[in-house]
Amino acid sequence: MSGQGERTFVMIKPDGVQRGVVGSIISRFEDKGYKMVGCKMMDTPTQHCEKHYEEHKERPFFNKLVTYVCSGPVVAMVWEGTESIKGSRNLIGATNPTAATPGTIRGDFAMEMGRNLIHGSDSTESAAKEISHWFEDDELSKWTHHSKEWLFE
Ligand SMILES: Nc1ncnc2c1ncn2[C@@H]1O[C@H](COP(=O)(O)OP(=O)(O)OP(=O)(O)O)[C@@H](O)[C@H]1O
Repeated sequence: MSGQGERTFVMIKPDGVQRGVVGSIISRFEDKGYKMVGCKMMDTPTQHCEKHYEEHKERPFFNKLVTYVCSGPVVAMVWEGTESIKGSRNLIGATNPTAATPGTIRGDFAMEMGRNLIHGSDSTESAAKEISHWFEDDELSKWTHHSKEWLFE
């Protein structure tokens, strides 16, 4: 789905939970105007995480990445809004927090690639795949945003 109803998958990684910045991160998405349609904290089974990152399975950092993401609870979320996939990636900032622009989540809250706090889908295809990998349909809410008329033309 594109336009106003576009959905993206976002995950706060274990460092975000441990460091107590879950609320700060969620606020950035709410402030932007995106609507949270799914949210759950979970301990990620290793196989589930490996599947999520399968495109990186030949990369040298793959095992380290899976160990990191499985090292504690994550907060898995689905956010909806106008071009939310691209917009969320902009809010999140560059993969390497050192290169991430101040004002982005990684630019403001993180220093290292292997502790970069958050994941966001990078395309329509990956968003669809990741949402169905992490959420059942009945875990996604159909609520109406009360500011809808003030967020969308
Ligand atoms: N060279 C590296 N060393 C350590 N970890 C890395 C390295 N490159 C990537 N990673 C980790 O793998 C994740 C996935 O890499 P990818 O290139 O897909 O970046 P991304 O799309 O910005 O991040 P994510 O998929 O988590 O949103 C990164 O977020 C980071 O945690």
